[in-house]
Amino acid sequence: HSLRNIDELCASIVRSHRETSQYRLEELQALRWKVFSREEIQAYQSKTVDEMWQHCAVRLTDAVQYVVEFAKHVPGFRMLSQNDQIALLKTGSMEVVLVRMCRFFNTVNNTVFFDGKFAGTEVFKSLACNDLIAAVFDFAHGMCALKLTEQQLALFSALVLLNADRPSLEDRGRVQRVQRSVELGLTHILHRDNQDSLMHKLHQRMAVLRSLCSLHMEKLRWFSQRYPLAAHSLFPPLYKELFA
Ligand SMILES: CCS(=O)(=O)c1ccc(CC(=O)Nc2nc(-c3ccccc3)c(C(=O)c3ccccc3CC(C)C)s2)cc1
Repeated sequence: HSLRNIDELCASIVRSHRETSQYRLEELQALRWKVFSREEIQAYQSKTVDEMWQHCAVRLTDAVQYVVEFAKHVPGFRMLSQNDQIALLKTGSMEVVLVRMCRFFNTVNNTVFFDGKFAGTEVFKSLACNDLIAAVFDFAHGMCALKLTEQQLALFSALVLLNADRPSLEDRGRVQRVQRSVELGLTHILHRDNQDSLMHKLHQRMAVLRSLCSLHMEKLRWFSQRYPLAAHSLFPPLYKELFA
């Protein structure tokens, strides 16, 4: 890998991150004090469990679709077989949505950008999974504490996605080679920003991510057993494809 290749790799990952974020950072910053009114919170809290899960699943599927677009523009991802691309997205897309939350989380009032405004944990009460929501908010806090730049976030998102340890990969060696080039890119960016110490913290974040996602899957299984009709008919097809 000549330095030029690494620079080109970083530039293309940063570009695809920018092009596949539904909102620019400035837009999210401008909205950060737009919170839900008491009446709006009441309306969310009076939804039934399946209504709220369906509402979130639609939002999550939307966010996941943008992550799929991001993945398709990461050099090396498209060269992988279709099956390996799906295998990486099946587990990685939710993790990238969670990593991206540091863009739309306000640590001052502990709110997340959801449905056009910033929502506190009380908005999600009718999901009946306060432990998952608390864990998601905690994780967002931890990500915000790292104060990643958009470039660092782009490379970290690509690294989360291109994880050669994922289950049922056909050509693990090939994924490893792409993963190593992205790791080189991230190391290069952190070194340039004089923040080499961040690499260790980012690997710690990846360990937390895995446990958070298995909690999410566990809740999804609980929900689809409790509300089989809703889960079966309501979840948008991509959500079922990726998470079912
Ligand atoms: C990411 C690109 S962006 O332009 O920055 C952008 C673009 C668009 C948005 C708006 C948006 O989709 N916000 C969502 N918030 C949450 C959420 C919900 C509960 C708590 C915390 C955040 C969504 C989820 O569905 C979600 C996310 C992570 C884990 C779990 C879930 C839902 C589970 C609980 C069913 S979607 C925000 C930011």
